[in-house]
Amino acid sequence: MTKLSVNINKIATLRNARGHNRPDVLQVARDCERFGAQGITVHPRPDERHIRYQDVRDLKRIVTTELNVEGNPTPDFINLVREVRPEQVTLVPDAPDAITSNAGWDTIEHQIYLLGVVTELKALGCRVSIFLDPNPAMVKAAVGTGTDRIELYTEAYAQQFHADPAAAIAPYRTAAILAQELGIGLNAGHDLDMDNLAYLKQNLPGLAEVSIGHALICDALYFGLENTIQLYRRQLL
Ligand SMILES: CC(=O)[C@@H](O)[C@H](O)COP(=O)(O)O
Ligand SMILES: NCC(=O)COP(=O)(O)O
Repeated sequence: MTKLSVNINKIATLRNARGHNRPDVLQVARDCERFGAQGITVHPRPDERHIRYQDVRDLKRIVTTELNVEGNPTPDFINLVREVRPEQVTLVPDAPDAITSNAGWDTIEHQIYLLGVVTELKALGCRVSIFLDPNPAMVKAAVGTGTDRIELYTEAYAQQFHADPAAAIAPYRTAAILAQELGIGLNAGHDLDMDNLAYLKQNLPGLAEVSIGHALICDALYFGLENTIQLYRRQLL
């Protein structure tokens, strides 16, 4: 089974536009779970432009599925994770000024650093996932970091999907099979949507979880949050 973790960053973007508490990020997280989300993902960025560190603390109290916290393991981020201890931490090498995540880790160059971070987070009881491009050398080197899972960065897949789905999925399928052979769990995310999700699921063996935010929240404007979560879940059957 592939789980759907709903990324609620964009709910916080909307809330922050007015400085009040509408929409209420915590209530939306509860409702996402009630509507079928099997996890809640957030990516607090250093400028707190959407999810704030306090949101992460509050979400940990109310999320009943799994809380997945994504981010670059800066000292502030690590301190937050030490305090909150989410079920899963996804390490993403994003620059503070990046508009959104735009690359996976170089697990060869940063292997020793990642090993230290992963070891600490696992000792806290968190499952750890490392955001990666579908590059076999990076998947192989991820083993040396001790990570539980990798999250394949799917922007390139999403971009190529409509023009040539077979070519778009090929490197991801190779990476997924390799991860399985190496005994690493597999997640995927970024720019997944209602069009490209089922094909991804069908072609990636062992896909444990997808985290989806931007497109899902956009679709919810038209279809409503409950219908949209159910529609996305159906793509994963
Ligand atoms: C790690 C990842 O892929 C991101 O997609 C992310 O969580 C989205 O972040 P933004 O909502 O800030 O674009
Ligand atoms: N890890 C990816 C994620 O949480 C959501 O990415 P997106 O759907 O907002 O592109």
